[in-house]
Amino acid sequence: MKLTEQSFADSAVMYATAADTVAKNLQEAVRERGKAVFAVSGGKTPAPLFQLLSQMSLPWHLITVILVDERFVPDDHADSNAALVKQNLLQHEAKGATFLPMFLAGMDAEQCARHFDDQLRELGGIVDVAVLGMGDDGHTASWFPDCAQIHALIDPLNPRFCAVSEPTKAPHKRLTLTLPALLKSRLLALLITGENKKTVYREARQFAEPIEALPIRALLHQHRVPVHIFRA
Ligand SMILES: O=C(O)[C@H](O)[C@@H](O)[C@H](O)[C@H](O)COP(=O)(O)O
Repeated sequence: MKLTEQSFADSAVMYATAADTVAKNLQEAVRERGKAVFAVSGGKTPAPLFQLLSQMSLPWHLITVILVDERFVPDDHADSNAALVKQNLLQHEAKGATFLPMFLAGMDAEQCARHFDDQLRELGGIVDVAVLGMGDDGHTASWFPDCAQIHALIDPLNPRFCAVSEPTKAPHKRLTLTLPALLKSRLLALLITGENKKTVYREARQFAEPIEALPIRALLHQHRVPVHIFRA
């Protein structure tokens, strides 16, 4: 298990520490590969991190920002993760980054997933750094316990990097990276905030099974890529 974690009494300190850790790993990726792929989650938790990163002087022109997952809505929809990333991350210094959206108008969800899968392969099939959140149900990305696709989404042998997820208890059909897409990363940075999520995290970390009941387990109990948990 390649897990490290830090707990913070002050969430502002957590976000500042996470920003420094993500920035360092992105700079290392660019030094080693001449470019970096940075995958970011949506939801409410990451926005303060994005705002800090947007002000940091990184080689953004060599960094491609992608989504860990997306609701199947256009970027003018209130629930769009692409909109969240454009408004909070792709500003200031980070305006120079390349952004690849998952949702494309005129395509159905499976077509968008296949198109994005192709784009990620053209980038080398490597996500260098990913920022992940977790829901109270133990989902991360769009690996929802209640979605029909959950087994395939967290299957380390899934040949797809991007697939469709259809949660029954969360709004919108989703597009999501699969577990294999994250298993070559330099760093997976997981942000856990609030007592409910900390309780779910502790259970997911303590017991590896049943993995589909708390899909975050797919990242916490693998031994291929480092996962750093930031808790506040
Ligand atoms: O599209 C999304 O909603 C996110 O990518 C999702 O995976 C998120 O990380 C969790 O749902 C936690 O969301 P909060 O940060 O809002 O609690």
